[in-house]
Amino acid sequence: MKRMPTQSPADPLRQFTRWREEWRAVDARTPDSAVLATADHHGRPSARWVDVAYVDHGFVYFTNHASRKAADVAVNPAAALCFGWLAKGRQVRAEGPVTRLDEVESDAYFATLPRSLQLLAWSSDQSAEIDDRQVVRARFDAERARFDGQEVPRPGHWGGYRLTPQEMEFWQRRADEIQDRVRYRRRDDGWQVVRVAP
Ligand SMILES: Cc1cc2nc3c(=O)[nH]c(=O)nc-3n(C[C@H](O)[C@H](O)[C@H](O)COP(=O)(O)O)c2cc1C
Repeated sequence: MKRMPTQSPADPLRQFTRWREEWRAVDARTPDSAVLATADHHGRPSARWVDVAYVDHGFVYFTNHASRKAADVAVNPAAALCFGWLAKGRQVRAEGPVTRLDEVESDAYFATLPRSLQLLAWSSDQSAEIDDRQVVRARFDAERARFDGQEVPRPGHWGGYRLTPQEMEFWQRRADEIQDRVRYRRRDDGWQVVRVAP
């Protein structure tokens, strides 16, 4: 086995948190967005941005259960996330199994959303083909009227997913063009950390 790179924490989620804090010093306003790659039952890949809502023992994002990304993980419950903190010359990759959050956890997060996003979750059949944006506008207005004066409950077709990393990689641009790559692989007794050629 290769030697563990010096200065890398033993847990990649700690290293992720450290880099995310350093990124926030550059850009404190935008959410933690990452490209999520999934594949369907033929192995056909697709990728799109998502906002990573929070990070605990995995990366949690929320979406419509009828969307393409959700349909993909229903049949092929593995995915990859790629964060690009490009102004700092950094990329973080995470790969692993994806599980659906339980209803209670999805409810708790939905309750923290701005009302406009809660109403959008009710109004948009995400990834369905539509004639024009008025279709969604009209439903949005109808849902707003329906829930007037009440809390908006979470729609059953919307909820969270957690990607639990089995492998993570941290990439750092260097002035001499010999970029650093540090890879973590989950083992039964913790994480194996190796340096990888750029
Ligand atoms: C920066 C950014 C963040 C996004 N965050 C989310 C998100 O958290 N959840 C979501 O469902 N879609 C999000 N989207 C929209 C998705 O990229 C995508 O268009 C949508 O989820 C449908 O994808 P799908 O048909 O592949 O499932 C985001 C888009 C951008 C550009």
